[in-house]
Formats: sequence, structure tokens, C-alpha cells
Amino acid sequence: MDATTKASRLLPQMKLPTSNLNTLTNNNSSSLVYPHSRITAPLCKLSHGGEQICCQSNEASGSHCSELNWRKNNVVGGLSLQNHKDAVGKTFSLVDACTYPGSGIEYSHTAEEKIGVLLLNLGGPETLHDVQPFLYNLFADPDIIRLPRLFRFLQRPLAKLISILRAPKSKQGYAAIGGGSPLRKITDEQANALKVALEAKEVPANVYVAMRYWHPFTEEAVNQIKKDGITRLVVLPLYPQFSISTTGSSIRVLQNMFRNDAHLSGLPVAVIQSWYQRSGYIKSMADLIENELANFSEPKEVMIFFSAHGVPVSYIEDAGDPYKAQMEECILFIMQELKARGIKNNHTLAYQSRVGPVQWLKPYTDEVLVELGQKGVKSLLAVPVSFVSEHIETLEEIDMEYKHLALESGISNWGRVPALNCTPSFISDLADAVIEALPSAMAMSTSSSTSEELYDDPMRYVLRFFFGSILAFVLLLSPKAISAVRNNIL
Ligand SMILES: C=CC1=C(C)c2cc3[nH]c(cc4nc(cc5[nH]c(cc1n2)c(C)c5CCC(=O)O)C(CCC(=O)O)=C4C)c(C)c3C=C
Ligand SMILES: [Fe+2]
Repeated sequence: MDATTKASRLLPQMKLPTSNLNTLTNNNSSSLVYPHSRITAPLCKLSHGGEQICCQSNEASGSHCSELNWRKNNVVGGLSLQNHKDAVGKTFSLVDACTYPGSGIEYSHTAEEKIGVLLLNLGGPETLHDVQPFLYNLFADPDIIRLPRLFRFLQRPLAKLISILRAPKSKQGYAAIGGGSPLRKITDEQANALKVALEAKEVPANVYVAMRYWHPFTEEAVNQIKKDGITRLVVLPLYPQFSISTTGSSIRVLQNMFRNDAHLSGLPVAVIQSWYQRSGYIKSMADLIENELANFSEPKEVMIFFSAHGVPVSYIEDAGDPYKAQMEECILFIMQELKARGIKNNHTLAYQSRVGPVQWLKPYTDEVLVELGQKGVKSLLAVPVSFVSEHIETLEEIDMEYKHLALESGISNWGRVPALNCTPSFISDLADAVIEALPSAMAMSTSSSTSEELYDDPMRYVLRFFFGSILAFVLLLSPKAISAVRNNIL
């Protein structure tokens, strides 16, 4: 059987399964311990303006959502529908647990089918010269600095100000890890490995990388997808857990691009929102932890210290970001897997990398490290858990700053689990996630406006930028403001 025929076999030509539990276990995964990825098809699952445009909203709470039932029966007790408020303050909905459309949509595979996989990632500065413009892109994102509607016009001037003020500190960090972020190189390697893994599973696909804040930007990737004539697309964020600030932000950008493009809005797309619950990911993480524990002289005495990237508390409490809940669930699954292997170490979860004056998710990694040292913990294994590549926060913050702090606090044996990067079992599981998502792909429908449109009118933008700049300039000149910013933001 040739590869295209095999791919066509995987893409059902009949009505897609709806409420039959077996349909969910009828995939490549040999284990039934953990549920599969959370998939949205199409991009229109994220709606704006309180307008309910979630194609599966009824199914999510009803009998169509077989994965939900299965999840409930297997540890998780999953959410069926999550309501978040995006940066624009409007509600959008994510169908969280429905794998299949279940709406009687038929799909016929043809030999001309060209499958694309779009990997979403953050991006990082490649040189020290890139640091400030990279930070500007990050802080100009309304999903990263969530200003009230009234102050939205300040977004870009504020981004400029904060990026200039933070750049020296960030540059120090990037200088310490060799003068730039390794993210592009590692993500490209993951993309290549994923392509090879898909080919090995006889599902040939082009794999694209779309970075949110640095090259290759989402626009570049999407243009290439159009040029290549991709006919079915799976969007796969390289973040295991969903956050408004990461996957949510990238999907918002994609939505805007797809909505405004006749070709793209007709392209069948499936979005994998989160995949921390996949057995392949959980087992790969458990493998890494098990390997590192073996390097300690007394492995059973080691505290397993999960360190996740933080988000401001308001994301969880006001905007309904599922990030914290998903993170806790993810840790639970990894620890269950370790227990099943006879590894019963103590563990804890803390949040790192806070920026700015607001409250971030607690407990904070630096504070917990000091407390553990004071309590007499002697051996500690740090496990970065919100990201799957090495990056500044593993290589500099954990390996340098936190290690130093831990040793100073009395923890004498320090270890750190490497990021998954191109670990074969992990890449193979991502390939399975893509294959499982393929039948869900649907064309997006047109939806309502977002904050980006604010900037569509050049005159409005110029006026806002002008007044915003004056305000930022006044702020910049105020010594009080400078010391407040220096103490809190940097
Ligand atoms: C799941 C991962 C991440 C979440 C959630 C997240 C939220 C978030 N981040 C900032 C601010 C910064 N992040 C920076 C770098 C950075 N962030 C992540 C991941 C998440 N961010 C990664 C992987 C990286 C590193 C990229 C690299 O170059 O290697 C930075 C820049 C570095 C620095 O100056 O510390 C900032 C700033 C906010 C405000 C936020 C949630 C609102
Ligand atoms: Fe970050």
C-alpha cells in the first residue's frame, strides 16, 4: 500500500464517529491510561464578542462528546466547555474535549490531498541585537499585556517603553546562553523529526513553523502553506498546556489571517489545543525523570520539583485561562505514571519567570527553593514542564539562577531534566496526535472582529500612537515612574 493510500485510509470517507467510545480508542495509541489531545476544528471554535460560534457547543455537554465520558472514567474529570475572556475582554469558547466533529460531515480523501502541519511556537531573538525588537513584539501582544479596553491605545507605546527598559536584563540572560535563543534551531529540528515520523507512519506531510514573536513569523509560514497548495491542515502548538498567552495568542493571529483570506477560510483545519494529557507525552516525561533520578546517589530521597512558566493570576481568575488547571492535571498524570513504575518520590509544583508588578501564579519557584532548603531538602530534581525545547528559562533561569539559589539555600545535590526537544517517543506521539486530528479538519466560517482591527484604520492608529507616545514619554520622564518600573517590571 503506498503512503497516499495509507493516509486516505486514515481519513474516513464515511460519517465520522460521534458517541461511540470505541472510536476514541481506535487509534494508534496502545495505552488507554490517558486521554488524547484536545482538538478543535476548525479555527472558528474561538469566537469573539460573546457571540457563540462554537460549532460543537451542544455536543460538548451532550452525548456526542465521547472523549469527555472516557476522560471522566479515567482520572481526569474533564471540562467539556471552557469559557475564557480574551484580551479584548470578550468571551470566547473552546470545546475542550471533543475529538470528532460528530455532525455528519463527510470527508472524501483524494490522491491530490496535501497535508500540512503548522507548529506554533513563541520564537526567540537569534542575536543580542534582536532582543529589544523581540521584546517589543511580545509586549505589543494584547494577550500578553492585557490592558483594559479604555487603555488599549497605549499598547504599542507601552510595549516600546517596556521593551527598551527590559532589554538590558534580557540581553544579559541571552548573552549567558551564547548570545541568542536556541528556539528556532530546536523547533526546526522538531519540525524535521515530525515530518520523518509522519512519513514512517505513512502519512506524508509538510511541516511548517510559525513563531509568534520572531522569525519565522506566522505570516511567513501561512504564505508558504498557500504557495504549497496544502489542502488539509493540522495546527499543533508546541505548548503541552493551553494558555491564553501562548496557544491562545497564536490562534488569534491565525484566526485573523484565515478570516480575511478567501482561500484559507475554505481550507479544512484542525487545531490541537492541548496535548499534555497524551500518554506518549506523559511517558516521555516520566522516562526523562526516571533517567535523571538514576544520577543521584540516593534517588528515593530526591524532591521532584516541577517548574512551570507562570502567568498573571488575573488570566486564571478573570479570563478563565485553563492553564493552571491543565498544569496541575499534567503533574498528576506524570506522577501517576512514575508511581506505576514504582517511583514514589515527593514532588512539588511552582511557577517561574514572572514579569511586572501584578500577582503571578504562586508558589514562586525562587521562594519555594529557599523554603525547601530551609526545611532540610538535600536533593532536588528540577523539571521544566510548560515547554518542550531548551530555551532561556531552562538554560539561564533554571540552570544558573535557580541552581545557584538552591545551592545557597542548603540543597546540595541538584539535577535538571532536559527538555524533550527531539526525543523519539515524544515526536512519535506528536505524529500520532496529528494523525488523530486529521479527520476533524473543517473549514472555518467567518467570524467577528478582534482587537487587531483597531489598527486597520491608519488614521485611528496614528492618533492613538501619537497620544500614547506622549503619555509614555511623560511616564518615562517621571523619576518615580522609572523607579517603580525598575523595581517591578524588570
Ligand atoms: C508556556 C510557556 C509560556 C507562558 C505561559 C508564557 C507567558 C508569558 N511570558 C511573558 C514574558 C516573557 N516571556 C519570555 C520568554 C519566554 N516565554 C516562554 C514561554 C511562555 N511564556 C518561552 C519559551 C520564552 C523563551 C524564548 C527564548 O528566547 O528562549 C520573555 C523574554 C525573556 C525574558 O526577558 O525573560 C518575556 C519578557 C509574559 C508576560 C507571559 C504571560 C502573560
Ligand atoms: Fe514567557
